Amino acid sequence: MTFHFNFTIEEHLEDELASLGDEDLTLDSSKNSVSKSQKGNGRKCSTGQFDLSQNHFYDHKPVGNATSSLFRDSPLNAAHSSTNLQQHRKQPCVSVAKEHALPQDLKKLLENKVVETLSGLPHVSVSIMKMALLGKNFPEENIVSQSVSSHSDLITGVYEGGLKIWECTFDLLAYFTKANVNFAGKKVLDLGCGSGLLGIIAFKGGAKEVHFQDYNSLVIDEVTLPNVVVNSPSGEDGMKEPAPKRVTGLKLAQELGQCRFFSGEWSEFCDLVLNSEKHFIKYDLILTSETIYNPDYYSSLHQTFHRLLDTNGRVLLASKAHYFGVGGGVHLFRKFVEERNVFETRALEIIDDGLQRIVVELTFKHPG
Ligand SMILES: C[S@@+](CC[C@H](N)C(=O)[O-])C[C@H]1O[C@@H](n2cnc3c(N)ncnc32)[C@H](O)[C@@H]1O
Repeated sequence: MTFHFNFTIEEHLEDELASLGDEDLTLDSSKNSVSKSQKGNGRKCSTGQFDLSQNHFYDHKPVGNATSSLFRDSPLNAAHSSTNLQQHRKQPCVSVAKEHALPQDLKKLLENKVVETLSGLPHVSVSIMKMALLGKNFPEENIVSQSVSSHSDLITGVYEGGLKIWECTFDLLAYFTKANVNFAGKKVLDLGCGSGLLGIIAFKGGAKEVHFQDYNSLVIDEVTLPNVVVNSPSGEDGMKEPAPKRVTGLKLAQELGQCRFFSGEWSEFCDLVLNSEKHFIKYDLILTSETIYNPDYYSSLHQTFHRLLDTNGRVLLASKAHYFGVGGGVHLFRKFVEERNVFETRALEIIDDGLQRIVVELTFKHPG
C-alpha cells in the first residue's frame, strides 16, 4: 500500500534517483517542482578540528587498512541485498548530540513523503525522500547529496547509513516474533535507529518509553520521526483527514509522549541523555541492527552499552558475520566485548543464507 503526501518532483532529480536504483517509484513527472522547502538540520561536524587523541571513539585501531568505508548504494528494499564495500579515505568527524522535539506542525513532517509498507509496517520511502532533498541546500549536513554523489550508503564520520533499512533489521524483527520478546512496560533504546522500525515495534508492543538515536540529525528528522508518526495510533490516518479533523500536534505529542529522539555520536549521546534527567533510568532493552561494521567504533559502542543498560537489562544486536572492506563483524565484536569482561555474549539466531547474519544477546556478567 502506498500513500502520497503533496508531492512534486523536478525531472532532473528523477534522473538522479534512477541512478540510485531504488525501489519502484510512483512519480508524477508531469509536475515540475518540489512543492515546499524542508527545514535544514542542526548536525554539527568538526571535521579535522576534533582532537581524536582525546576521544575514546577513536582509540581502537582500524583492522587492516579500513580507515573508513563506503557501502555501495542499493535499493532500500535492498535491505535484502548483501553488503558490498569499497575502501574510501575520509577525515572522520564527530556529530554533536542533540534531542529532537516533535514539530508543532505535524503535517510538515509528512510533507513530500510517500508511505509504503514493509513487513506490515508503514514507513516513508527513503528514495523519494532523498529525491525531494537532493535539490535542497543544507549548509551543515548534506548527507543526501554526498551519499548520492559518492554512490555510498556510508561515509565514515559523516553519514553512517541511516537512510536505508538494512537487512539485519528484519532479522531482529523476525526474532522478536519468534521469541515473543516482551516490550510491555520496558524502557527501550533503538540505537543507530535509521528507520526506527525496531523501536516502533517496541512502542507498539507497549514499551513504557522508547528512545531513538541516529548519528545523523537529518535521518531523525526526515525518516525516524515521520516513521514513528505514521505508526502511531492516529498517525497516518489522522494526517489524511481534512484540516478540521486532522490530528493535532498536541494529540500526537500525547500519544508519542513516551518517545524521545536523539542524533549524534554515541559518546556524546550518552552524555546528553545521562545529563538530561536528574535520575536517569537506564534501558531495559537496547536494540541495535548493523552497528558493528566499523571496529573504530567498538569502544564507543561498548561504553554506550555499559553506561546506559540497566544491570538486569539486555542488548539485542543483529549483524552480518563480517563486513568486507571495513573489517568489523560479529566475531571481532564478540572478541572485543569478551576482552573487556563486562558483558556475556550469546548467539540467539544464526541466519545462513549467503553471507551469515547473527542475532546476539549481551547481558552484564554481574547483574545487579
Ligand atoms: C548501517 S546503519 C543501520 C541502520 C539501522 N539500524 C538498520 O538496521 O536499518 C548504522 C547506524 O548506526 C549509527 N551509527 C553508526 N556509527 C555510529 C556512531 N559512531 N555514533 C552514533 N551512531 C552511529 C548510524 O546512525 C546508523 O544509522
